[in-house]
Parts: sequence; C-alpha cells; structure tokens
Amino acid sequence: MAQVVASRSIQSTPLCPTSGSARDRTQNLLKPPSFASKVFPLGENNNKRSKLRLRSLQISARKSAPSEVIPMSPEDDPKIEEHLQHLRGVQPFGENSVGMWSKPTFRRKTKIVCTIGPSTNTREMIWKLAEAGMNVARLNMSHGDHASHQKVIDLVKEYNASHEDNVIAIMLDTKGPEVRSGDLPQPITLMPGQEFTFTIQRGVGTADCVSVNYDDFVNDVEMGDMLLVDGGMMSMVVKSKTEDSVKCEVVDGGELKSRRHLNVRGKSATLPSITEKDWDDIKFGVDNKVDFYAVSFVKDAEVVHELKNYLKSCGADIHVIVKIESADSIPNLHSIITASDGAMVARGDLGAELPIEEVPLLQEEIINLCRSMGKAVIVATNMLESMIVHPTPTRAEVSDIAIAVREGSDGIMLSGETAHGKFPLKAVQVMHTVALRTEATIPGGKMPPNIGQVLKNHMSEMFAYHATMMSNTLGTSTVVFTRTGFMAVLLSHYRPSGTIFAFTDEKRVQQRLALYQGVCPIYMEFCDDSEATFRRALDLLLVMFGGCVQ
Ligand SMILES: Nc1ncnc2c1ncn2[C@@H]1O[C@H](COP(=O)(O)OP(=O)(O)OP(=O)(O)O)[C@@H](O)[C@H]1O
Ligand SMILES: CC(=O)C(=O)O
Repeated sequence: MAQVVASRSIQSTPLCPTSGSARDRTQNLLKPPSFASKVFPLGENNNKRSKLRLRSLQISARKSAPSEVIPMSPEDDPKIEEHLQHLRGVQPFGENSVGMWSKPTFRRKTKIVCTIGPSTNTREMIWKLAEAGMNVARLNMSHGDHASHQKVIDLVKEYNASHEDNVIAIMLDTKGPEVRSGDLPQPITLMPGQEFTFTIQRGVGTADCVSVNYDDFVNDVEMGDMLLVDGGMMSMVVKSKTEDSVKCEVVDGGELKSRRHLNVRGKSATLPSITEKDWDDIKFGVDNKVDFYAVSFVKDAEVVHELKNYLKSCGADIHVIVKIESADSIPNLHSIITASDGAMVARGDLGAELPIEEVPLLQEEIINLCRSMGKAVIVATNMLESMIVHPTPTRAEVSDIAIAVREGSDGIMLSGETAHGKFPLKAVQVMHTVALRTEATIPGGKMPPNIGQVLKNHMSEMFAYHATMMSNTLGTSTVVFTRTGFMAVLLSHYRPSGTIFAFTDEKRVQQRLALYQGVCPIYMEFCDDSEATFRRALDLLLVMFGGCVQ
C-alpha cells in the first residue's frame, strides 16, 4: 500500500472534519481551485508498517498560505493501486541495505554544476555534457561577453525544450569586485626572490610589471602583506609602494598568465560586492530568465537584500546563491545565508583570503549551516583540477568529491575542467561515478541534528519529515506535487533515501529544482481533479522510467 499525504491551499472555506468518510473528505478537499502541494512515498503493498493509514483531517498552521492536510490512501482507488504495483521501489533502504558493498542506486542525487567555456560552448558539447550528467550550467561573467553567454543560454534552453525529462538549470556567476592582473602578450615565468611590480596604470604587460584592474589596490595593500596570485599558485610579499604601483618580491614562483586572480591574505578588497559590471550582468540574467545568480564576494546580508529587492521590483523569479569566498564574509555567515537561497563554498578565493587549512573546516561548517537552514549548497573549485590536462583524476580529487557528497552538498562544481579543459566529458563522468558510488554508502534518514529549527512549527516541515521517515522505512521513492518548488526543496533537505519525483506545472520551477539533492524534477500539467493528476503522474513515471522508480 502506498501512503498519500496531500495538502492544498484554502482561502476561508470552513471545514467540517467530521462529515463523510475520509475518502469523501479527501476528494472534496482535493478539488480545484488550488492544488498547492502533495507528497507521497511509493511503497510496498504487503509491508505491515504501511498499514499506518492516516485518516484524520488537520489544518495547517502555515500563516502566509494556509493549507489543509489530508492524509489518504490510494489503496481505495484500484487504478492508483494498479499503477503502484508497477512503481514499487526495488531497493530496500533498511539498515542492512547501505554500507560499503551495497549496490548503488542508478539515479545520482548530488547534482553536477559545469562551467561552460571554450571547451564546451557548442551545441554538441552542451548535449553531451547533459547526457553525461550535467545538472546546472554555470556562466562565469569574469570571462566572455554577453554575446557568447547568450549563445550558451540559448543552447541550454534548446536542450531543455527537447528533453523534458532532463532539464538543465542556468546559473549566472557574477564577476564581483575581484582583483585581477591584466593581459600579457605571453605568460611570464616568475622566479623566487625576483622583483615584480603591479601598477594601476592601464595596459602594462612586461616581464617585470603588469597592470591591475583595481585603482584602490595601492591603498588596500601594505608593506609586508602576502599577495596570492592565481588562487595561490604563486605568492609575493609587498616590499614598497608608490602612488600608482606596488613593488613585490616573489616568494613562490610560477607561470603568470593573463587576467589572474590577486588576493591579499586575510583582507578583502574595499569594493562593493556588486559592481557596475555585475548590475549590467544581473540585468542580462533577468532578460534571459536564468535560474540562479551566484554572487561573488558577498560580505554581508545587506547586498543580498539589495539584490532580492531589485529582483522583486522587476518581477524576476531568480534565486540567489551567495559565494562564500571573502575573509569578511565569515563573521557574517549566518545572516548572509539566512538572506539567500543557498551558498557556494568558493574554495579558490576562500583559500587565498584565508589560511588554506581553514578551507575544509569552513566547507563542512557552511554545508551544515545551509542544510540546517534548508538552503542549497554547492562545493566548488579544484574538484578534478588535474583533469584539465589529464584523462584520469588523482586519488585525492576522488576523495574530495566523496567528502563533499558525504557532507551532504546539493551540488559539486566543475570549473576549468569543463570550461577550458581537455577532458570535460570524462570529468563529468568521473564526478557522476564517484558521487553515485559514495551515495550508496550513505545511510538513509541521517539528518543534521538541528534541521527543522528554522521552520519547526511549520506544517510543511512535518510533512517533509514524516514523508521522509515513511519513504526510508518502506524503501520507496517520494512523489511531490509542487507549484513553487517549496515542498520539493524542503523534502530534499531531509535527504530521503529514495528519489524525490517532483511534479510541477511550472517550467521555471522544474529547471530550478535541477540543483537540489535527490530531486528529479518533472514538468506536467495538473488536472482539475487531483486523483487524475496522481494517475497522470504515475503514468508519466512509468513511461519515463519503467519499473525502475527508486
Ligand atoms: N565564458 C568563458 N569564456 C572564455 N574562457 C572562459 C569562460 N569561462 C571560463 N573560462 C576559462 O576557464 C577558466 C576556468 O574557469 P573558472 O570559472 O574557474 O574561472 P576562474 O577565473 O579560474 O575563477 P573564478 O571562478 O574565481 O572566476 C578561466 O580562468 C578561463 O580561462
Ligand atoms: C568558484 C570561485 O569563484 C572560487 O572558488 O573562488
């Protein structure tokens, strides 16, 4: 038997919980006009625990959108039961089913974010990346121009239009107030002990001096500061400065290429988090209806509020992922994440602004914080760095992916590997395989201790919690109907063992849900009659996945 838990928005309809059978009440309550969200695990018919059929009518305490909660059993409907016979999950998720040697489920839960660049910005490569497992396409606005990003956005939209069962979300990553060296005619080799100068004069690129793109650079740095170049690949100590230049001594040498990151250890640039260029790029994102902004160098919650207010003013439904990469963001982590829809552990700049040994600790802390607050979280940078030039990863890189998956990240990100690497498809395949294998060893039902603290009195929270418990106990997938994505996101944060099949009648919601751990978003028009909607959804699952719904 499968349990069905359903809810729908009500206006001011007085309810009469004592009249009629549970099924009658359910049918009445599930009728149009509104059909907010429903959650039900697909389960075993003969499992005794599944006899726990809830028959009571409850009224949701949700303030903004009051909803009725009507647990019911589709067992009463032979047609639904017939469908469920086909859809039962095959894999039990009891204590014995997980561990070192358990069989991986076929559907990966952790989502893969791919940066699109010169190696992958063609139709053929976008298609191949999507088939290999890309879930989110990231556009890095530090590179390229609007025309080149427009081409990628159009290609992803074309892919989505032709592959309804596998949609790719689009994430626009702002350049932010990053400090970069200027263009060089060719790479320069820097040797330890050598003198090297950065100047705020434009267009300088010689063997011992290069421009920097930030006029206050000279004011922000002080003698003795440690300057990290290209995410720490090279380092220099500041020896002296003039009105327009900073003279350094190379500590760790290397090859300096064009437009490399410059960070001062322990300091953030005194620039606003959203620069003029970023606002221009944000408008470009609004015009193109991207799904997410990844906002670089966020230092406080204020900037998130400012962006959200702007998006509201132009009616844009775009979610904001804050990039945690600035030393100044760490004391404000809680308020920044509270204001946002999710966070990215941007380990590149984070490991340059802060001591590198802090990065794994901060990664775990940020993931836990996001999970406890019901926010999405992505781990980024260097995940398969060696695959930019080699066809196989290092063992340390494989372990790094496994750690991010075990820590419960929603997404893991590829940067140079897919943007300009030699083996972009292999990198995605490795990420897919490692994530899938690791997920098979994660016991179901493990939740962060403080999950639910934010919404603890919220009826939806209880739905998500109990649906997850049932799904884990019965070894089933979960089906949720959602117009806004809210319920699917909530379920995702409980990390049920089985897949969350999220049916939505909003294409934008389907696309956005592509980022969330364990969620398989499916677009479907809802019927006026809710049971017909159930049936349509189950039919669709059968067509899409046959008997392998887990
Ligand atoms: N749209 C693009 N056009 C051209 N080159 C790109 C594009 N996107 C990325 N790249 C290239 O791929 C490299 C790796 O991409 P990535 O997104 O990691 O950028 P990054 O500049 O290294 O770091 P950050 O993510 O901090 O901006 C870039 O340094 C750049 O050389
Ligand atoms: C992704 C990014 O911006 C970083 O790691 O710094």
